[in-house]
Amino acid sequence: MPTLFDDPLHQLPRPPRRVTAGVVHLPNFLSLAEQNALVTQSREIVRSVAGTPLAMVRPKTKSGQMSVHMLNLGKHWATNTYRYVDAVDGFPVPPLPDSFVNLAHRALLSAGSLSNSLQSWSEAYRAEAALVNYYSPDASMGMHQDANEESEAPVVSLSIGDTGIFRLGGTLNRNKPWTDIPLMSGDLIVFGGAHRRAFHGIPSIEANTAPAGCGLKEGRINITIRQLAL
Ligand SMILES: O=C(O)CCC(=O)C(=O)O
Ligand SMILES: [Fe+2]
Repeated sequence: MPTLFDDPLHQLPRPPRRVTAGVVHLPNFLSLAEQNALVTQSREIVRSVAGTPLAMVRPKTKSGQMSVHMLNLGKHWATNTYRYVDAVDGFPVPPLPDSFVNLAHRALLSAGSLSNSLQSWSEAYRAEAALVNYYSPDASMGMHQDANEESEAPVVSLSIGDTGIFRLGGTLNRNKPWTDIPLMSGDLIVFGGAHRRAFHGIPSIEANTAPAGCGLKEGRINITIRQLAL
């Protein structure tokens, strides 16, 4: 039963919606069973690459060590050479699971019905790489652009576990104005079109909001699926 202390933000109806040009938010896109299966599958891959240069770690960047753990699938983004690579020190990057590829197509079919600029991608999209991000409840990701891909194809982004606040800014700089969208467990966001290179980040995670049965007790997993080449 709801209590006085429940946050009203989380009780508003959450219809599928076009947020702005090229950006679509589809709440509850994944069933709990699908979320659980994705977490299980990701965990298996994490185990298979543990102790190798492809292990899920908090990457070090020019501005310091990230608080988010990252696992690269399909291709690995090499932070030293700024290139997508197929292998690191002879260790091949784990392939993109078919389930991820299928989900990306399903995501674009749904998103395309709400956004003209996403519609053309439902046929043409090639899922080539995925990034699995793990946020502990105190982790965050600063405002950035996803600019490492040549392709203008949209980014398909799935959330599991604790709610994360997705902050969407403009395309010119990381400053306001921005829109904050709570991404709950099972939500899908697709960003492409005029906002493919928009600045975005995750300023915070809401601890203890992961639903029972999603596969994660605490923290948040975000899976972004991308097309790299033109
Ligand atoms: O965690 C998220 O929802 C966003 C992740 C992200 O922006 C990225 O991996 O580039
Ligand atoms: Fe990003």
